Amino acid sequence: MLQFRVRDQIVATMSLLVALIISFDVAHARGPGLPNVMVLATGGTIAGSGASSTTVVGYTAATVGIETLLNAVPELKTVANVKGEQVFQIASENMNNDYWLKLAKRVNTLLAQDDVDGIVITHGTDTIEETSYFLDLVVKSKKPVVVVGAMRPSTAISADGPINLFNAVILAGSDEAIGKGVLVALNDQINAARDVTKNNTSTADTFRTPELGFLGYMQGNKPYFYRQSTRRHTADSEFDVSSLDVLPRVDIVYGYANMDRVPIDAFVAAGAKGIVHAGTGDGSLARPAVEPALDEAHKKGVVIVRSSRVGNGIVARNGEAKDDEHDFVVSDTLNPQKARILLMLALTKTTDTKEIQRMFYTY
Ligand SMILES: NC(=O)C[C@H](N)C(=O)O
Repeated sequence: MLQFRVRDQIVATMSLLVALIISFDVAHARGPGLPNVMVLATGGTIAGSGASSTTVVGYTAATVGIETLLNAVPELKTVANVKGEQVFQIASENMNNDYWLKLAKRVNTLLAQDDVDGIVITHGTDTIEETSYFLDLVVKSKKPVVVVGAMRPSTAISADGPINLFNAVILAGSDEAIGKGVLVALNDQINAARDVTKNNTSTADTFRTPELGFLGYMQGNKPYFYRQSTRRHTADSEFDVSSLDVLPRVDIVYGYANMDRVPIDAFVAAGAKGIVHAGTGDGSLARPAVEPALDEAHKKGVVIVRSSRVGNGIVARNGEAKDDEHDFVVSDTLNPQKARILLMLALTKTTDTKEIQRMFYTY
């Protein structure tokens, strides 16, 4: 009996210690009081301005600086200790690998600091899905990273930037967002970087995660999560760009009726190390025009990934093409622009197509 009491006491003391360690850890991760959120500005429509308040097309993106963006939302002070930094100032259609490397390195440096709990990146919406997936694969931290934009310039009636920024800061400072990978949050919805895509040229509800579904809502100054991605990302990713200054050239060839081999040959001549074929349907390849051109490119050492222009669904391995025979890789559910990013990062590690196929089924 006495033995049991001693054992119970030991168990109780141990549980208390564990609870103390956990609460110390959370307190340590978050700091007392409001979370510290860093806002990194990169441009886009959220930082755009138009000739008048009714100008919602034909405005100029990337004109407003980080201080003005933050000052437009004084409510931010009530939800986080916010600091801002202008990393660059571009419309996101001008995004390139150099900007990505610069941004990823800055994000990793900041997240390694104890005084940063989360990061918000303000970004143009045209390539937000690409930047966020790139970061999802190369950020080395479980701390929240939220990428946010707007569909109306900052000068417009009912500009969506301020509420989107407010929600993004709350999300980046929340415990709920820890370990969820890079998130894209606009229009009160939270999406996973891997699966989100821009779905409408101009409406405020343009961001969708077709079929797989978005992760949750922002409501009443709080995130509500209902699902999360099962794919590897951020702290669990094997990709590391910390010592890289360039990424391998990877291009996308779009599949369409009557296409010929001209773009494939042009990309090979330009030095592509990988080609993503955005095929019709289940990633099908036009014969006789396209398939032999991809075979020839492959023989020259170019890694070929079959993706689809459809926007939903798995590209079946050995389905519309004999991938084992051709030594092609399939993109799983990644759309062509995201398959391009994973292929670039894969090529920083290997040219082994079996290994690259594993990566496409992992991330
Ligand atoms: N809504 C936007 O942000 C579009 C703009 N072209 C950009 O991506 O920078």
